[in-house]
Amino acid sequence: MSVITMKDAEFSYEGAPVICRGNLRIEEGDFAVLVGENGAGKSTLLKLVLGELTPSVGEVRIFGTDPGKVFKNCQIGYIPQNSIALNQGFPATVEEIVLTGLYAQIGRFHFPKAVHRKKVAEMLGRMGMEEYRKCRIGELSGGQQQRVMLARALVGEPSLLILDEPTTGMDSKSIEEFYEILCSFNREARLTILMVTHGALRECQGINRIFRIEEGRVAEE
Ligand SMILES: Nc1ncnc2c1ncn2[C@@H]1O[C@H](COP(=O)(O)OP(=O)(O)OP(=O)(O)O)[C@@H](O)[C@H]1O
Repeated sequence: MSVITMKDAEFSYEGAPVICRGNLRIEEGDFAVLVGENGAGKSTLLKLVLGELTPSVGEVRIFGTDPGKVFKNCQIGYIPQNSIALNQGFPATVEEIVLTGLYAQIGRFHFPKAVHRKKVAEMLGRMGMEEYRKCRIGELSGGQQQRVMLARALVGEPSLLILDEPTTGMDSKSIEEFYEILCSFNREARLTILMVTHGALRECQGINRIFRIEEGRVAEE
């Protein structure tokens, strides 16, 4: 079964069309990127995939079902646009932030248990960030913050990871390290990835599908 299918989807903001006949099929284990000019509709397409927006025509399915339901069940890890900027001044530690990625397992009104803290420590270890566990997120560099956001997105072991321009504001070495981590999860855990990027694609060796959005249409390159 395909992980994401979008069939003849259309979407407009207050009568202004953004997606016209959006068609996309992403299979398990794909590392897919979505590129396009500023304002082409990349974030809008991701919101349709996440079930935050609903197409006026056509359909979107994740694992063959309704995207909103899948997102609520934490089968999707998501790193939204500008996540680094949103962290500045946020008074939470790295560990607290990554724990929020387990809220479905912990329960909204319960305290985390040792098993949850262990999962967080293991995931931060995979990101090379365990020693920063007790640091406030705003004290870290952009690259480190984005690795924390990745740990938060992956700690619940989702089957699909969606990222919206995750490398904005990161230096080239941090971008390389970030892509290496993504590639290892894609290869070893067969994590399916859909990423919007403006970056140079050659920096990331593991990408196997490239989709371009132009004038509301999505085409594979
Ligand atoms: N909530 C909204 N209400 C009205 N128009 C919107 C809204 N969000 C986005 N748009 C418009 O829809 C179009 C597509 O926006 P979107 O953010 O999806 O593009 P994008 O390709 O992700 O752009 P960027 O690369 O700049 O992030 C743009 O013209 C944008 O101004």
